Amino acid sequence: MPHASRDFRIGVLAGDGVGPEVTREAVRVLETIAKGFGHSFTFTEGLLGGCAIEAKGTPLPAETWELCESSDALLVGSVGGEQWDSLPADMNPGLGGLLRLRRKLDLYANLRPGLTLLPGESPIRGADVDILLVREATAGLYFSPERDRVVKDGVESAWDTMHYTADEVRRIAVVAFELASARSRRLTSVDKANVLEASKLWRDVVIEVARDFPDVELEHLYVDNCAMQLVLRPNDFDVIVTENLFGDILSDEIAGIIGSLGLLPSASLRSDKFGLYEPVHGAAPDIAGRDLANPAAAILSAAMLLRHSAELEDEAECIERAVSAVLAGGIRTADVARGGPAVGTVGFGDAVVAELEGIIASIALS
Ligand SMILES: NC(=O)c1ccc[n+]([C@@H]2O[C@H](COP(=O)([O-])OP(=O)(O)OC[C@H]3O[C@@H](n4cnc5c(N)ncnc54)[C@H](O)[C@@H]3O)[C@@H](O)[C@H]2O)c1
Ligand SMILES: CC(C)[C@H](C(=O)O)[C@@H](O)C(=O)O
Ligand SMILES: [Mg+2]
Repeated sequence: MPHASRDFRIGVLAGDGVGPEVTREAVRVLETIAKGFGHSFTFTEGLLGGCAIEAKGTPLPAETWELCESSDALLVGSVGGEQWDSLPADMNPGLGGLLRLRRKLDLYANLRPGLTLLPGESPIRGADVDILLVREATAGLYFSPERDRVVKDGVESAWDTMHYTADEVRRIAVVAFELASARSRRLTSVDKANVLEASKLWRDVVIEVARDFPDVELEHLYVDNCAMQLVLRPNDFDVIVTENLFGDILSDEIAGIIGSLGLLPSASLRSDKFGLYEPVHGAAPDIAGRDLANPAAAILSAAMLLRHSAELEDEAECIERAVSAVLAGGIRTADVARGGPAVGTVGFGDAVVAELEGIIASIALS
């Protein structure tokens, strides 16, 4: 192999529900890469979310934090479940676990690439997309400096506030412009600047950053309109940059456009090489523990880990080719089987590993 071998420490936080099932397949795929290319990947498991609450009484135990700090990258499954979702913030798998981790690690740039992997099969006729959603992930409505729920004079009320500093908007805008500049040079900034002060600031800062990227064509859309335009003209979008909650919602919409949440990976990055990689989907309690979950999003997140944190672009592309080939060959989990025969989570992982071994063998021969 013409590649330099890499030693790489990967923290694995499989989490709850389908998290452990899909993460297991992603780890197998990374092991196949390590063996095939002569790299040494060390996998160390930690607890995050509901499983951590059960075992340690907190969704983000100190040991998990130490593991994060001593890893080169993190592979995460999914967190949450009905039994924990209404617990208060610091005991909540989402807020006190995953979101706290993203924030503590300053992983502000959440990349969610929605690529058509099943041509001609989108629920939206003619949709053939390569959309990169850039979600701001450490501020905005999710991390309100003011949030509360009170009963005063017999009236119950609750509030969250969307808060951004100009610097928080600027750094995510720069990431989005750089990515757009390297792709088709089209960027859509999504806000609600006709109503929200935080969105007015967002738009002003994006316009200011645009001056440094004259090669990028910038459009602004209000989030409600964007949600509709994505359905009407999905193929027109390239890079989208948006606020935390808007990005959460629009990324699930993009998953719908490409056919399943089980196909959408993500990377959460900051300015160094460290990153957290996870499928966009959640714990999917409706299918958990039944070998039904599609592990493609988790496997593609592992490819993103190799690309962004390990700087192993060729290896990342091998995984992406393997997943595409398996899907194109008609080996599908139930969510994308379109009524045809379906394999399980493990069966899909087996097929990707076999395809990947074939790809690696063909590279070795060439
Ligand atoms: N990143 C995360 O960890 C994350 C993301 C979203 C939701 N959640 C949590 O997950 C739990 C369930 O939330 P939800 O039902 O709103 O969202 P969800 O993403 O878990 O599931 C939504 C729908 O998509 C399907 N789905 C999800 N992943 C799939 C996969 N890999 N293969 C096939 N189908 C898949 C599910 O079966 C379900 O019908 C909640 O506790 C929520 O807080 C966690
Ligand atoms: C689990 C939840 C807190 C999380 C989010 O809202 O960020 C998820 O929906 C996601 O899209 O990663
Ligand atoms: Mg989400």
